[in-house]
Amino acid sequence: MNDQIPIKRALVSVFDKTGLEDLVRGLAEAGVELVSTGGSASLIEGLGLPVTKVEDLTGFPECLDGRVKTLHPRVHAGILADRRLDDHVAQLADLGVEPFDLVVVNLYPFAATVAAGGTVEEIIEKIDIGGPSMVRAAAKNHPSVAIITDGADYGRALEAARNGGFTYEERKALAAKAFVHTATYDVGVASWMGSVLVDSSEGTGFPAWIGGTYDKAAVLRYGENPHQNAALYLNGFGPAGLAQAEQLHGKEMSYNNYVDTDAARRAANDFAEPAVAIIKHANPCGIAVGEDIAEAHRRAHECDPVSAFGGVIAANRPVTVEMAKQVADVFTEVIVAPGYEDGAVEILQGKKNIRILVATTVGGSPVETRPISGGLLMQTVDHVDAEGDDVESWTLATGEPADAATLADLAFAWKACRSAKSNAILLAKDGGSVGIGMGQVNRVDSCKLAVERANSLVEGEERARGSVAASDAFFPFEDGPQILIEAGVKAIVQPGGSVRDELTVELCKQHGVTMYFTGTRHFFH
Ligand SMILES: NC(=O)c1ncn([C@@H]2O[C@H](COP(=O)(O)O)[C@@H](O)[C@H]2O)c1NC=O
Repeated sequence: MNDQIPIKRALVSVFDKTGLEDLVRGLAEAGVELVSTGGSASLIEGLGLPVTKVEDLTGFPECLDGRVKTLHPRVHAGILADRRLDDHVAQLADLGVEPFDLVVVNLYPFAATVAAGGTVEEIIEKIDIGGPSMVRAAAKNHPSVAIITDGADYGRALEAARNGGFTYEERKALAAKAFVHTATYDVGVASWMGSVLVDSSEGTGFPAWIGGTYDKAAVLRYGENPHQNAALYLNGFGPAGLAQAEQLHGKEMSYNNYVDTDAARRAANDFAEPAVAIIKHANPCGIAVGEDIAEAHRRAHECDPVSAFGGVIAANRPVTVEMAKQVADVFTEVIVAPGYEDGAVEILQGKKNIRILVATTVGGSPVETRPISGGLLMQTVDHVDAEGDDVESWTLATGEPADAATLADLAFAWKACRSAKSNAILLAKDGGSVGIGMGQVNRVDSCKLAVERANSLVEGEERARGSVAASDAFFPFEDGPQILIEAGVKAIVQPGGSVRDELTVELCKQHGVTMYFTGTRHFFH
């Protein structure tokens, strides 16, 4: 069955006139009658092409600074008549209204005006009213009309005009796309209205409604497990991040690669100095800072070379040739960095499967969400420069004030500890982790794990001895610190705040171990 509808008459009303010239020339050549609004009509006229101005069609002038142009029954009856129905066709004839076969519209740039810091008046004036009405009308009436909202589809429109029109399937697909266009637009308007124009959060910072729009970027091979299906979607609004990273080499990113790479970037980007985090299952198996990025990588890798096998590496500086050579020796799933020195990518590419990503953005949304069954949790993001993260604000709970080198290690351990899942205990020496205990359901086990990991790398080498320890939350009892002290940890930093703090403090005092309280907790679940 031929369900094409020949394109004889088109309504054109676009704010962004990119590509319009070629489109209207092509449509005119294909014998399409053009009807158009103010600026669009002027452009068409300027090309010497025949065009009917909407105001000549409606007999009503465009008015109120363009607020009313196409909002007229002569326009909307021409878009909305269902031409499968004899009655609609007869009514159009009675009313003397010609139907449209094609509607081409793009909307006022609302989001761009907000992003450019427009005034409230300017932003409100960019809320398109007539445009979405036409888009929605044409999309609803896709059995009779084709709707184009994306310049990328102009070529298809020309092809259709030359070849008997769009098919029903094509019109349906264009209609679905058009409703995404208006829905995305309205999410932008509603979000701005509810957060900037009025404070629907009533001072809490959490608006009464949140809307999100995401565009599918890829269907992934599978999800967290092979029997799960998965896809990647990109933010319609908001800052770019890992999802927009450029992949320079390697196999397709998997679901778990994305999760681990996000965790790796979060960890490495916590530091101002060159830093590398190596992640497995969203937890660090090594994290370190260094004079340069290659040194940071060496130190991070040394923490737990066994676990680093098959890990995800994030660097907060461009990867140098020296670092690339080091990484090339280890089986690595993903490496992500803000850039790569000349020659570094070529070295990394020596491994066929390593995924090499460039992600330049740091930071992101000030809030994060987590779906739960039936809803969504939203919180402000945890950040390492929270009050209490600066050593200047720490309280010496017991022991001698740490010397500069020890204090630097404590500061490193405190930041690095935040990247491990709670309960987290991180032992550090000379700006690198040496043992990490994470994800345990009690803090004693995390202490045991951190010490065991530190001391099991080389037979007889006790890396825990002389290290410093950080705990992401307070010690509820002195049993955890007891393990650390027995292992030779010389200083501990923790939030403090337990009702039994004095037991932990007393224990450290007895053993001459320095302990600082930060007053800030960094749980990570
Ligand atoms: N009010 C109306 O009747 C109306 N009809 C069409 N528009 C918009 O006017 C713009 C095109 O205007 P022009 O062709 O004058 O440059 C399009 O973005 C279209 O969405 C309108 N503008 C805003 O609502």
